[in-house]
Amino acid sequence: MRSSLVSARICPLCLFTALPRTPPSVFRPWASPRFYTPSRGGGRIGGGPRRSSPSRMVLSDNVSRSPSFRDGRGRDGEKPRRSSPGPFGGMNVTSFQGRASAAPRPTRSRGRDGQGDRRTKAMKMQSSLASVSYGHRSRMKANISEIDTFDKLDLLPAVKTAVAEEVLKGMTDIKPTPVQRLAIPALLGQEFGRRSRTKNMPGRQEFLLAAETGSGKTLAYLLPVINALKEAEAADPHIAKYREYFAKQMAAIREPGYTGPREIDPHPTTARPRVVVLVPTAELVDQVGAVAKSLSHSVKFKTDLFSASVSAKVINRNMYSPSGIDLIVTTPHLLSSIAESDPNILSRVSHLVIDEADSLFDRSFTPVTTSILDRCLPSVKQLILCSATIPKRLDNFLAIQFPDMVRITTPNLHAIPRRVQLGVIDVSKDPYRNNKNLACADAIWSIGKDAASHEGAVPGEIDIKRIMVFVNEREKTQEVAEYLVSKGIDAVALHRDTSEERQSEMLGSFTTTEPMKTTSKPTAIPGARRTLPNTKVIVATDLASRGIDTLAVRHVVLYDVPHTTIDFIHRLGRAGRMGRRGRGVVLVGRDDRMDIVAEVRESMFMGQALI
Ligand SMILES: Nc1ncnc2c1ncn2[C@@H]1O[C@H](COP(=O)(O)OP(=O)(O)OP(=O)(O)O)[C@@H](O)[C@H]1O
Repeated sequence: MRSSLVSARICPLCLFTALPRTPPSVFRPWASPRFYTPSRGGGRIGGGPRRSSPSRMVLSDNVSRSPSFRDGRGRDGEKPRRSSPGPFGGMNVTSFQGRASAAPRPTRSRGRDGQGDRRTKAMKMQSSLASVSYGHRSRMKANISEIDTFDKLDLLPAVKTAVAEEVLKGMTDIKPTPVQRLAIPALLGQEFGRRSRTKNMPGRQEFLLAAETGSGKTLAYLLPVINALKEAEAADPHIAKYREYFAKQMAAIREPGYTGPREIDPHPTTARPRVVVLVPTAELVDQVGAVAKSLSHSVKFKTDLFSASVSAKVINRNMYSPSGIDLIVTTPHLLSSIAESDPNILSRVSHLVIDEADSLFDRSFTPVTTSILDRCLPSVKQLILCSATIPKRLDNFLAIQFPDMVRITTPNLHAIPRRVQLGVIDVSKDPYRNNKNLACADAIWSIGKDAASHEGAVPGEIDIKRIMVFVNEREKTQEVAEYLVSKGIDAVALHRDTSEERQSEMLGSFTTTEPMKTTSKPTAIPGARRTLPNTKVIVATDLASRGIDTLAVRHVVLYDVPHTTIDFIHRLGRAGRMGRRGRGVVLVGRDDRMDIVAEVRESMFMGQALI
């Protein structure tokens, strides 16, 4: 079976071989719905759901629908509208929805041989996914097309200026991305599809933003949140009073001969931030923090980034700075330890954002994330969860804990864009004979050599390619990076033991949009017989690189077959960001699941959502 699926050993210069497109109807333990089943009744958030068995992450099929719609009735008890196949009917469809007698009609997206139907059946056997209705997709599409400039959004002028002059500086013809067109109006309380305005909704508002990797989710939540922060600040009598006091006190201190007290009372927001953004890693703290900081230049608010690389002394000083603090970006563990020493720190949070929500609600993070949630919820006005993938486990958790959450999903959620291609290398065959390290080095050399053949505009100058290699286990990152270095490739492992300086230098070169050039004369790597001059490689697990905005990356090597489609989406999502093209290469060894790879390729080819 395997030999019929893997077309041939791949020529290293032509990595992207075609696989037969017939997905095998096989048992897929990796996709079985072993997510935990939350107990009904919930109670306290941190204490609610119980897990039945060790869970493998499984993508949710029902993300766009609030739980109140799932029992067959709408929010107001009305019967749901019947979904129709429509132009997006082929997307995300995992169960047969037509009449049994209907003959399969060949369409362009399904293929002339009716393979769409075969695929639908195979998926039905393997998964419990239901469709995102055509009605929902077309409603989302309609909303997307209405707002084609940032000017049409109900944002403060300073916020719009900051977008154009700071965050997206240098870009021409700036347009909000689909998720921004959907989420910003909703979070601002503007009209949102068939829903009434969210602005006047009583109590706390809860939102889930689910959109593809590299689609601009950070600005989709940051802009409305900062807008709300500034509006609340303008309406806050304590802040107005403090400003008056501060101006008076400063004027008095500057008077010649002033002998009174020189201390200034702390700002009302000192040690009481209004906005908290939680992200899973220190790298993301820096990345999201940098966007917030660039907005703060024009919009004028106080933002701080707290991660393990910031000393406790600095965190303490910034948090208790007399000039106040408005927004913090941090990891849950760090914030939780800060809140242990001063529980009131989270007492005035009005906006809580949980970015990369699927990671922050997975096993390792859930207790600490929910403990922060518990502390913040009494004061929170908007809770915003954000992710490119919604596992069923998270979906169930949210359905129970936040049944009224507004779910904003883009039409292509869970689909890997067609502009990203996936090639396969069968490592079990000659010349690799299951030597993945060698196959990986070969793949990188061929990408590098291919690039070197297209020299830059200046003679003798070539573009530097930036490639990400993903492994499943953290321990493997160092081994693979060392092997690649021994083969003359400039590679670094992204894990906690790599020097911070080296990590940030490498990450910096992967996240910049600036083209990097080098001369074709390589710098020799000690111990390597030959050196690849124009390539930089990061070896990582996807947790280490979750959400990292690797705009410069066009090539991703999947050293290990990812355990889940969620990992496929995040790993391939490091390439092809913001409309760019990308290429992935997956190394498939003797013990790997070729059928999984074939199905992912099939879904990518069809433009369908993964399951
Ligand atoms: N409207 C826009 N026009 C052009 N570029 C944009 C726009 N909005 C955001 N970007 C850029 O797109 C890139 C990706 O954005 P961002 O990191 O927010 O993606 P994301 O959806 O959070 O991805 P991931 O799910 O992988 O974390 C960033 O470099 C950002 O500056």
